[in-house]
Amino acid sequence: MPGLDGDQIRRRLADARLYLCTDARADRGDLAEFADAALAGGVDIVQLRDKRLEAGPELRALAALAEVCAAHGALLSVNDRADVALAAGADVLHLGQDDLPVPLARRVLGDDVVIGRSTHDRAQASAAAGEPGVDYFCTGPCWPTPTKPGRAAPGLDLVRATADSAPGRPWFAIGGIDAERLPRVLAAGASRVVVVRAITEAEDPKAAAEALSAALRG
Ligand SMILES: Cc1ncc(COP(=O)(O)OP(=O)(O)O)c(N)n1
Ligand SMILES: Cc1nc(C(=O)O)sc1CCOP(=O)(O)O
Ligand SMILES: [Mg+2]
Repeated sequence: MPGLDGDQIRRRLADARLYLCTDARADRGDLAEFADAALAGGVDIVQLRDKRLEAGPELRALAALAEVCAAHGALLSVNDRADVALAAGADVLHLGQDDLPVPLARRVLGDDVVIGRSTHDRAQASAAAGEPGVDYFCTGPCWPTPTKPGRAAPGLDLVRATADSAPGRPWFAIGGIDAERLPRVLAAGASRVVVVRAITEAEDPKAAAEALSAALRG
């Protein structure tokens, strides 16, 4: 089945509100079932973020995610590696400040994959808002988070500053966000969020995604 072209992916990105990063759940063996539940609850983008995986197992996990994402009309995201994103036929590649430079990733991927950037202060956010080849960016962490240990949290001040600067491309708040904290993130000016534990550690991932999605689309 042919994938989406760049215009189709960018249209879906513009509508996206809820972005989930998950590990491959190797200990539970339920990646496809888990992702299906999260997507049924309203997740728009799923990223495989599992630093323990070599490229082979990563591609197998991505193949499982690609099937459920396609069934729900959601986007599939790869973390860090342009070669893996290309091989997996992913829609999105996410790059942090210390990852592959965007022009090199574009050389590997062409224009039919969207590229996102992590930012952790105003200068990085403002650079990502104008950087050629970048389609969206994330600001965070909003709160210190065990999912990204050692990463200092700029907090909601960065969300407020980013919202005030009215960037002309989609951006997401990330880090420590759950349903209870989400109203504060929205009040600070974000309209899109990325979560990990709020869904991966939920007893009922579909209900957790539904609660976040309803607040985001409220
Ligand atoms: C959607 C999204 N936002 C931020 C990150 C973090 O990227 P990075 O800073 O490169 O850290 P790692 O995730 O690679 O540890 C992300 N992966 N996805
Ligand atoms: C992967 C990641 N990147 C961050 C950043 O600020 O760029 S914060 C983060 C972890 C977010 O996990 P949780 O929702 O479990 O707090
Ligand atoms: Mg990275």
